[in-house]
Amino acid sequence: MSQRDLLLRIVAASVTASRKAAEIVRGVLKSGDLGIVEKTGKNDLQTEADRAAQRCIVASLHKQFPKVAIFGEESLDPMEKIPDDYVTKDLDPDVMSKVCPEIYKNVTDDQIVIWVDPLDGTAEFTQGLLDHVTVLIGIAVNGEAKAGVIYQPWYNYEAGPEAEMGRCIWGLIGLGSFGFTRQVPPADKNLITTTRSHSDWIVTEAVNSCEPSEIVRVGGAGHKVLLLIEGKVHAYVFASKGCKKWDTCAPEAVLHAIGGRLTDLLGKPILYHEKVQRKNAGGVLATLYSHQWYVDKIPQEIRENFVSDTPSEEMLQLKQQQGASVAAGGDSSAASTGANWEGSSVDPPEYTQKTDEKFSSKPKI
Ligand SMILES: Nc1ncnc2c1ncn2[C@@H]1O[C@H](COP(=O)(O)O)[C@@H](O)[C@H]1OP(=O)(O)O
Ligand SMILES: [Mg+2]
Ligand SMILES: [Mg+2]
Ligand SMILES: [Mg+2]
Repeated sequence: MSQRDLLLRIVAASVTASRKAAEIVRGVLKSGDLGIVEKTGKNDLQTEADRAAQRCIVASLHKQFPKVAIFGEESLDPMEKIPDDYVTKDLDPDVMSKVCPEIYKNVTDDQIVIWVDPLDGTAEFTQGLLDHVTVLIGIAVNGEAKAGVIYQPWYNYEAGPEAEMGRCIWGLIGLGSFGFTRQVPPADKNLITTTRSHSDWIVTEAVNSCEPSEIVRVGGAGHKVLLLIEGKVHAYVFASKGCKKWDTCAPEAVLHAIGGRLTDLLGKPILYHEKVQRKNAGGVLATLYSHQWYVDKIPQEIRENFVSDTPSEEMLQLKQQQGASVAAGGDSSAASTGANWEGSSVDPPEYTQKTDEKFSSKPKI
């Protein structure tokens, strides 16, 4: 198979891996032992389902695409033995039946970064809100989210034994998104979705400033973008630095592939190259329509709390005056203290990925 299908093959492998990961997380729930661990605090949990799903996805993709950088949310022991039946190597036939858009024909391994959120909506998972949970695999090319898989393992779990459990939504910009029914949201309302478990006054103020007719508080970045693409809400507004690249890469690509946008709160692009800071320090704003209307609604006193991945013109000038080089992902505090932006573009130790070391073929940050 030619190199021109590389991106399509990664998407097809990701669809298969997400399906396997969904089986695994359903199995963990059935076992009754979630193995909950607090990471940075009680609002930041990890369960055996998160760990097992990441092992499955990262090992499956790494086996098939050993030169592609893969970053997973969870810090896992890279020396750990992965069970053989966790590794899938099949390419999803539906994805492979499509023709890869011409624009990707020259894409090479070193231009691709895969962002894996093995289980998005962990807080809701531990509380039994199962339809808030998704498995996310985002594929970035040259730092831009281009393709994504959103698998919802417990879709239909309340629809009775006849209903097929779980569904896979995937998308590739230039080709479209598949696996769901697109609907237009009600024209006479302004329904806004945001977090239910990571809220504070800025989060609430930002939503209120967008004049919602109703606020839909649910878990998961993946789940909220599903609400958008199915026309159940008009916007997803999250004025927080809590989301990371693995939360937004796949949802952004799926949304963008049908004409929507996911940016930071300032309307600036979120970047996904391997050295970018993991945190979405600019917050998250996603819409299918009227994106700029929502950007303009965010008041200045809220905007001031957020920093885009793309350095602003003023910051570039400041750095030039200081005679230092600028790396995307640097933050204003690093600039003002004269710290090295390259070094400050990674997260504090709790977010560094041991997994990166084993599965990234790239030079270490
Ligand atoms: N403060 C936070 N700490 C840790 N994870 C967060 C935080 N805020 C958001 N997230 C991640 O972003 C997702 C979307 O946020 P929310 O559900 O609050 O709307 C969460 O499900 C969680 O992903 P994950 O469950 O994969 O850790
Ligand atoms: Mg988490
Ligand atoms: Mg997440
Ligand atoms: Mg997660």
